Amino acid sequence: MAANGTGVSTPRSQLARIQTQKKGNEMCHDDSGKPVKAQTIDELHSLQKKRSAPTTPLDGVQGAFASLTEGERQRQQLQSISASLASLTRGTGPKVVKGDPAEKPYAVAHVAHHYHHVEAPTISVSDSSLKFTHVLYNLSPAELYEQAVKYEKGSFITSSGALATLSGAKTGRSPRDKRVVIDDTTQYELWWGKGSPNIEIDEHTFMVNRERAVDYLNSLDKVFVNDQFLNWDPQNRIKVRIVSARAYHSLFMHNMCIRPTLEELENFGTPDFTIYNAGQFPCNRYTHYMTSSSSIDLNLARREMVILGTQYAGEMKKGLFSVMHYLMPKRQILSLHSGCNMGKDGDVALFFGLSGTGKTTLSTDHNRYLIGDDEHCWSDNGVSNIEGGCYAKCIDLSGEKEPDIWNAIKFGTVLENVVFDEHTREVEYGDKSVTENTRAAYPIEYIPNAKIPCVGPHPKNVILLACDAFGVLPPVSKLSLAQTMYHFISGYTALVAGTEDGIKEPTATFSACFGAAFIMLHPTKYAAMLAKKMQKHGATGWLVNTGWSGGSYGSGKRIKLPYTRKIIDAIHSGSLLNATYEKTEVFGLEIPTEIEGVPSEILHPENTWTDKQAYKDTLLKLGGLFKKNFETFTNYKIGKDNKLTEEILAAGPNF
Ligand SMILES: Nc1ncnc2c1ncn2[C@@H]1O[C@H](COP(=O)(O)OP(=O)(O)OP(=O)(O)O)[C@@H](O)[C@H]1O
Ligand SMILES: O=C([O-])CC(=O)C(=O)O
Ligand SMILES: [Ca+2]
Ligand SMILES: [Mn+2]
Repeated sequence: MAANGTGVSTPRSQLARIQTQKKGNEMCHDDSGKPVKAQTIDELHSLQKKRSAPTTPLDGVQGAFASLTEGERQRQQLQSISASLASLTRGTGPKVVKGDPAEKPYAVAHVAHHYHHVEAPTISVSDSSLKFTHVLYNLSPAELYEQAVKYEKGSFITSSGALATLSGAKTGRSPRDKRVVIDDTTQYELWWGKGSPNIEIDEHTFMVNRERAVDYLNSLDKVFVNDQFLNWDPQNRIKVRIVSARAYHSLFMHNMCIRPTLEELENFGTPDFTIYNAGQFPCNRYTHYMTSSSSIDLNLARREMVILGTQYAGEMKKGLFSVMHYLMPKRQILSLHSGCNMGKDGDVALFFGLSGTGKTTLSTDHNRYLIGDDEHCWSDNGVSNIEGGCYAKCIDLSGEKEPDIWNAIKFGTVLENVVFDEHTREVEYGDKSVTENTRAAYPIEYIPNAKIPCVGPHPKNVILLACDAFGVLPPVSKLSLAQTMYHFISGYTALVAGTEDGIKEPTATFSACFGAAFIMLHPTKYAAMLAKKMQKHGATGWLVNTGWSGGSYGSGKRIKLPYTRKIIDAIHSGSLLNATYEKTEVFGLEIPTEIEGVPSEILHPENTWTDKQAYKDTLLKLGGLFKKNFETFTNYKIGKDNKLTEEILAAGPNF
């Protein structure tokens, strides 16, 4: 038996007497540390939180806000938020106040009286003008975690530290509910009609929905406001404000947009674009144009977007992307639905492709610098990421296959619609119970080799990704410029289930510019810009099938990710340029006969099909679908050059 504390053995029936060391005549203490400097529990709690460092006073020469006192700056900031939240039809509304309503009572100095149109009326004041709307302004991830866990059902911390959330009834975007205001300008500027993603609404209806969203947000005790940036190109940076009702939405945008420094926030001023996200609240079916309870409305003249009836956070990111697809081409800058990375020698590659084709997966490459995974601009200075974060699909995610994405799922990351063990909080990435479109949104710096700032030189390779559910496109082919343009305009893939609401299994899809859901102008405008830039900078186009091999969806298998990576490696290194090529029938694609690390027999899809006749039939079927899809574009001239237009038309399938 081990000796007890006193070192004296005692009979079993008798407990040892506790000996306390005598220190003079002192009383017995719990411990020997210094007592806390607090008289009450509340005082103790007040010691725990240190006030954030006061924002550095600027030294007089740095812009309009330089000479403002801290109090005045706070007042102006609140006034700006108050103006964003104001009803445009009533003179009054709730008072906007900064801070969490659950915390200490607000300081009067922080109240901004609601923005008034008319002189403050003394009669007909509604109850809503008597209440306060608390603004939680650019909260930190830790604060947003607490808000989510305390107040939002379905918010949990996973074992790796990410915040698991539910996006509600919608687990993908709703392209059929995305509407754009048609006015005297947009009527001529934008692409309308068949094939266009822009479903029209009039200005009045927009205002009805805007008022509905603003009233809903003001009816809450608190709203979240994010002031952030888009576009890493400093000359073409856009200031965005996102007003939302959920900590989940605020953290999502914190991760996905570019995060301002404290100093940039001080000088933020008025946003260039504002989103009102009232996603929990439906639109009114009695409102003109409404065809469901969801509506995502874009007003370019007002520089505003209103979200009603969907909490899927991707609507915000892709809504802003649409805005960029309008603003950037006006400045001769091409906006692209693409991933982008850069090699050690500065060789940049773009990865175009529709949802689920591999932009995020393949641009996140341990051997290369990540510039961005989804939205870019190509200007005369090179490429720049529009966003400050990545949005990865995480169905079947594994640490072995995709270590960088796996490791990015940690504290600060939003994990949407995943299933986890109720006790260990370990995520089961294979579980599709909520949706197949499970997602992780993390700041780009969570990828170890992210290139910050996220800009790079002109692209050397332009990789078009298609997830071919028919299994007849080769794993890789080298494209002529005309073929690149043909496939860019076609934007073919087999949409993988879930990202767009309502689609449950892969089907052949054509989406112009690999992102028709987000473009605002006619596809040929973007195509012409791409052709010009590729020509000018000598970029090579490639078509990579990340989809099926050995048969169509159902009988064949998806091409193994390690093989696709080897193919991509050979493109980056330049070795594939020097390979021997053969030309395929129907599509006329140049395919290499050999690639290091890839079995040669899979390079020609015909070899992988046991039923050769089925292969031929399927190939012709897909060729027919391409032809039919392209009919809409045959009447358009691409760029200034008639020659290029004719070449592009000839670059499609031929049979
Ligand atoms: N051969 C392959 N190449 C690329 N991705 C593959 C391949 N096989 C399976 N996958 C899987 O396909 C998915 C590709 O999704 P990814 O997130 O990269 O799409 P995305 O193009 O970024 O789409 P979105 O625009 O919706 O974000 C991943 O889940 C990846 O693991
Ligand atoms: O927008 C989304 O929800 C996800 C995405 O990146 C896409 O669909 O292209
Ligand atoms: Ca992606
Ligand atoms: Mn995307």
